[in-house]
Amino acid sequence: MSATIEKPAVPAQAAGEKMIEVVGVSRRFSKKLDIAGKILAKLGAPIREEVVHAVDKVDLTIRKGEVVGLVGESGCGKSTLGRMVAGILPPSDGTILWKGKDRTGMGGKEARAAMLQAQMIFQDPMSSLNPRLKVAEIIGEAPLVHGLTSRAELARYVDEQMRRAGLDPAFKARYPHQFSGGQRQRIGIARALAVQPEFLVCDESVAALDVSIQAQILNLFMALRRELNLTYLFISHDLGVVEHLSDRVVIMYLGRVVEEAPTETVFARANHPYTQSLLAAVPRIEARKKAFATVKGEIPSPLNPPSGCHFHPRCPHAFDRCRVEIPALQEVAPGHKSRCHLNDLPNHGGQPV
Ligand SMILES: Nc1ncnc2c1ncn2[C@@H]1O[C@H](COP(=O)(O)OP(=O)(O)OP(=O)(O)O)[C@@H](O)[C@H]1O
Repeated sequence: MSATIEKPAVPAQAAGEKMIEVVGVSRRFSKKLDIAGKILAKLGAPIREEVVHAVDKVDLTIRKGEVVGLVGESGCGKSTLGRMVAGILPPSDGTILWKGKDRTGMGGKEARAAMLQAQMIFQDPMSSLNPRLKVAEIIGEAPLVHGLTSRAELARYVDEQMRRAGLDPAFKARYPHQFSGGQRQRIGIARALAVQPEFLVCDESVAALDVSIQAQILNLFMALRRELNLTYLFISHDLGVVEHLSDRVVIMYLGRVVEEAPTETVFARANHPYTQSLLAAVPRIEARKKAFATVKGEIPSPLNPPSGCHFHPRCPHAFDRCRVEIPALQEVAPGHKSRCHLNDLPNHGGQPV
């Protein structure tokens, strides 16, 4: 990212009470049969059901006011975790607490409030915006239904959300296709803000935009954080994108969290070989490029993940134990966790290898 991004004004230590607690959460998907499989099944052949372990026993706490970056390669389970955290996908196992309460046990008004307070902003605004509705209708629909504004006040309310998201209310009678990609993302943001959320899950929300537009949208997220005291889970495959706005970074690999630390720590003292290889791929970080090799090889299929440490086939430091035993996510320094057997080796001391 070459354009300037404002550093967040709220340090991690200022974060408040627990907003989201993810406790031992897993999510599995049954893989649909392809045509050959369907024919074989019809013929009565024994078919083994294939299961994707998209998210595997994840623990994660997000405090009020924090910005947590969730990073990893495509298919490692980031979106699935994000959707569960936002409350739009139930976990297969484990619990997600919203302000200390299990959302699945909530009913009526309380469930509706929790649903509105956590909003998700997607990568492709075009596919999440109804092309047949005018912008004013897209933004105004939910707050009207949920009684956050009245019909008499609606026009003013929509104008306010548009201005907050950096859109000119003069364009509210237009349709989504009449806007640029960056403006469409602003419409998605205005729609989310219109239900007065406290927590935003941004899933690759700038990935489809040009670099200069990316910086504008990231700056908007940070301005909204200050103005509305928002909490964020910011999902990206790119460590460079989360660097400037996250207080803390969580790195996922094939469904598991492999490292978690304050952002500065990840960039100064990444512990896990996978994080180190992601850093080596961030274009600007020349020193890292020399110190670490970029991640080699394809990400293995989540249908058949490697034994032991999932990363071992691609890890330049793998040894016998890595092939058979799943490493625990353990603290290597205060607030810094890593899932790597190297940390148990004498003289390793939790430092980058
Ligand atoms: N509804 C679904 N049905 C079947 N498999 C799914 C479903 N959703 C996700 N998966 C699988 O779960 C795994 C994790 O997917 P997920 O989208 O969470 O990863 P990701 O890290 O967000 O990747 P990307 O950035 O490409 O979206 C992938 O193997 C994906 O194919």
